[in-house]
Amino acid sequence: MRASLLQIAVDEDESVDSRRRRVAALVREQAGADLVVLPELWTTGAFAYEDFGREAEPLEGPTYEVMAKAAADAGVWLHAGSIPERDPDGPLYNTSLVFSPSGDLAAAYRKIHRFGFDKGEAVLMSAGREPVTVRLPGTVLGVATCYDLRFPELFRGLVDAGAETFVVPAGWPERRRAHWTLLARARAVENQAFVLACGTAGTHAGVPQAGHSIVVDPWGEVLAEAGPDEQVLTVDFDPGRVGTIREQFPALKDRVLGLRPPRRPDGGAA
Ligand SMILES: O=C(O)CCC(=O)C(=O)O
Repeated sequence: MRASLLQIAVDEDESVDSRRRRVAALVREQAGADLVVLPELWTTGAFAYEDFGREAEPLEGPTYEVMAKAAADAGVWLHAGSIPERDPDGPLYNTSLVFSPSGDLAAAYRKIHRFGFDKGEAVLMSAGREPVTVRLPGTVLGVATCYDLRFPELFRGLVDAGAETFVVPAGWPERRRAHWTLLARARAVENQAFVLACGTAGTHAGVPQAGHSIVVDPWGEVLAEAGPDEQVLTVDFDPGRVGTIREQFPALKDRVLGLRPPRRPDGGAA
C-alpha cells in the first residue's frame, strides 16, 4: 500500500482560497498512491483561532467540494485533513473528511479532544462524541486528530472496532515536537498498528509548526519522517504486517478488561 502524507505549509501570507487550490493540485499529483493524507485545519491553521468562525464551512462546503473532486481525479482514498465545520444548528467542530477514490464521502470525524484548555479550540469548538473507523481495501483506518494522540483510550477503542492503521492529521507546534514523535510511536507499539501522522509546516498566529510528519509500523519502527518544511512524504507499507505482528507477539490478547477501579491511598473510591 502506498500512502502520501502532504505536509502543507500554513502561513499567513497565503489566502485560504489559494491554499485550497494549491493543495487540490498537490492531491491530483498523487495519482498512483492508494491513500493521501492532509493535516488538521490546513485551510486556516490550527492556531488561527480568530479565523475559525470566519472561515467555518458547512460539511459539504468549498473544501468538501474541491477535495471530493481531487480524490476522484487522482483515483485515491483521501483523508482530507480537517476543516472548521459549522453545524447547521450553530456550533463549530474540527471535522475530518475521508473520501473514496470515486469522490464520495466515506466518513466524517469530529475531533473528540479539543486543544487549548481554557482558550482557543477548547472554547470555540464543540467536541465530537463518535470514534470513527473506515474500511479500505487491505486495512481498516482508525481516525484521530492532533491532540487526540495524547489519549490512548481512544486508540484502544478504535482497535476494538478493527482499526489497523491510524491516520492522525495534526497542526502540532514545534515546541512540543518531541512529544509528537514519541506519542506516534507509543500509539503504534501499544496497539500494534501503523500510524500515519501528518502535520503542518510554516508559522501562523505566531506558532511555528513542527512538520516532521511520521509513519510508524506496528513494531514501533519509523518507516519515514519528514523534515520541518512543506513536503510530500511517500511510503510503501504492507498492511498485512499488523496481523503478523499481532499473531507473533499477541500482547493485545493479554488485556485484562473490566478491572475494579483502584482505591485511592486514603481508601476512598477513585
Ligand atoms: O497536544 C499538543 O501538544 C498539541 C495539540 C494541538 O496543537 C492540537 O490539537 O491542535
